[in-house]
Amino acid sequence: MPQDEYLRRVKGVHALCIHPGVGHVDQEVLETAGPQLKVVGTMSVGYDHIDVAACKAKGVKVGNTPYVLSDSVAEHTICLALMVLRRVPFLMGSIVADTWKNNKGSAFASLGASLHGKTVGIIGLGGIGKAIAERLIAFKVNKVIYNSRTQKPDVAKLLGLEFATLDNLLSQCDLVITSCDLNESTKHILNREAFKKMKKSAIVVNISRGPIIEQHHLIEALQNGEIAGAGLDVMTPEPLPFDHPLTKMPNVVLTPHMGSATWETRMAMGDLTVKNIIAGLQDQPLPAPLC
Ligand SMILES: O=CC(=O)O
Repeated sequence: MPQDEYLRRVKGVHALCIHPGVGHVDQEVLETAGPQLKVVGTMSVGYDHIDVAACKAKGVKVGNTPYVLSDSVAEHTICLALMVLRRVPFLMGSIVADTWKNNKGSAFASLGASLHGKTVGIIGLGGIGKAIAERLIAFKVNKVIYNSRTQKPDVAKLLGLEFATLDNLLSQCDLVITSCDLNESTKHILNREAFKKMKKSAIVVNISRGPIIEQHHLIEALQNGEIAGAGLDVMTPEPLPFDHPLTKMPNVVLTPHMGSATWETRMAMGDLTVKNIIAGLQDQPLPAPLC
């Protein structure tokens, strides 16, 4: 929605129901809305499109949708990792392009890499990171290492995860998954220096927010063979132009920010958003408050 139309619609509302792709809240939006605004409900776990501190300062409650989406996002994370490791889009393309027959049944055609036995690093061990770790264990990975702002000894002990510094995680892992919030400390956490610390055979999967990765540096690292591949559900910008260099790389799998996009999960997110908004309008504590 163009900004002027958004501001026009926001004026005078008591509640705002938004989604990262549609709507944001900053000082301008708060001022345009007016002092009657009571609550913002975002149908997302991420809230980098909302100035929560500014909402708090104005007494506007904010709620999001954590936990109800963790399992779906974790499923999609594993899907992306497997698609990159097993080169699914590229090899599916060989059927569509009718080049499969050129392999002449070779046992060494269509090779990818296994997930089992791999060392996997998760950056950000919130609800989604934990759900990803649970699934990785079922895939018999060698070990799961995590890095996050604060250590999570309870989850780590329960699932047998190891904490590591970011450098340590990057240098050890075959698969690096980013599932952290986007904020000043995580923006571009995977940049040129980070890619240089990774194994040449490593792949990266990002299911949090595009700017977690410095995308120009990612393209450079892929082109220079500093890492082996990437699976991205989020990118910069969104929607990504169809002719962007990333769309032309055979070792990159792109999906259109669809981690939580199952019927069941989006319905649960919708319900929780409505509950947050109704509670805010009724001056009750929100079921999933950010402030
Ligand atoms: O990106 C989606 C979300 O934050 O829920």
